[in-house]
Amino acid sequence: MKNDLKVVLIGLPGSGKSTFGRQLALALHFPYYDLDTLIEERFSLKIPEIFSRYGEGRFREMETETLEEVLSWEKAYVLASGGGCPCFNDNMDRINEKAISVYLDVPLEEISERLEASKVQNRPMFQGMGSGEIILKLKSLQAQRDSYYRQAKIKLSGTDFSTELLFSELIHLLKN
Ligand SMILES: Nc1ncnc2c1ncn2[C@@H]1O[C@H](COP(=O)(O)OP(=O)(O)O)[C@@H](O)[C@H]1O
Ligand SMILES: O=C(O)C1=C[C@@H](OP(=O)(O)O)[C@@H](O)[C@H](O)C1
Ligand SMILES: [Mg+2]
Repeated sequence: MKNDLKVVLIGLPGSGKSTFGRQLALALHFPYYDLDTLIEERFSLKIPEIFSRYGEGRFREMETETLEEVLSWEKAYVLASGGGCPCFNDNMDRINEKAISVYLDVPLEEISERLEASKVQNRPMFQGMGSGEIILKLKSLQAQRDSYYRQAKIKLSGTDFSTELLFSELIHLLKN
């Protein structure tokens, strides 16, 4: 395996990028990074604070700046990106130039249940929403973002993803 192989997970908020990213990194013996955590460290601010103080526009600038830096690292890793990351500032092109992008395509009903059960206050996109509003918001995000997510080099569909299945997809992709 290349010693600077980068795997970048993309998909809607709640699709499991951070959760599966950690599992995948463990299985591959690669370091794991979460783009949102790297943004929080770089700017010493929590994601909800960035949105409330400076707005989404500034957040997207910070996100692209942080993504560019991570992609410049000459090492292998697994990166869980944020749900909106590939859809702004040509980020999908940046990701595909340097990394293997993997789209986690999860049914919206499943994502909605997960978001309801987890702390939505950490997710500015869903602040103060009930289940009906969450599913509507997810549908609208999916419609806006699908054309970016579809550019991923690998797509995994379903609710639970196995590292073994991704390995075989990765090997197939690297051979061809
Ligand atoms: N395969 C799964 N099955 C059930 N719940 C999951 C699964 N993957 C993630 N979750 C839960 O869904 C929520 C969102 O997962 P997370 O990894 O934070 O998604 P993302 O980083 O894509 O926003 C978390 O509460 C997490 O525990
Ligand atoms: O979908 C989005 O626009 C966002 C998703 C979040 O990451 P997760 O996808 O990990 O929740 C985070 O980057 C920010 O709140 C914006
Ligand atoms: Mg996440």
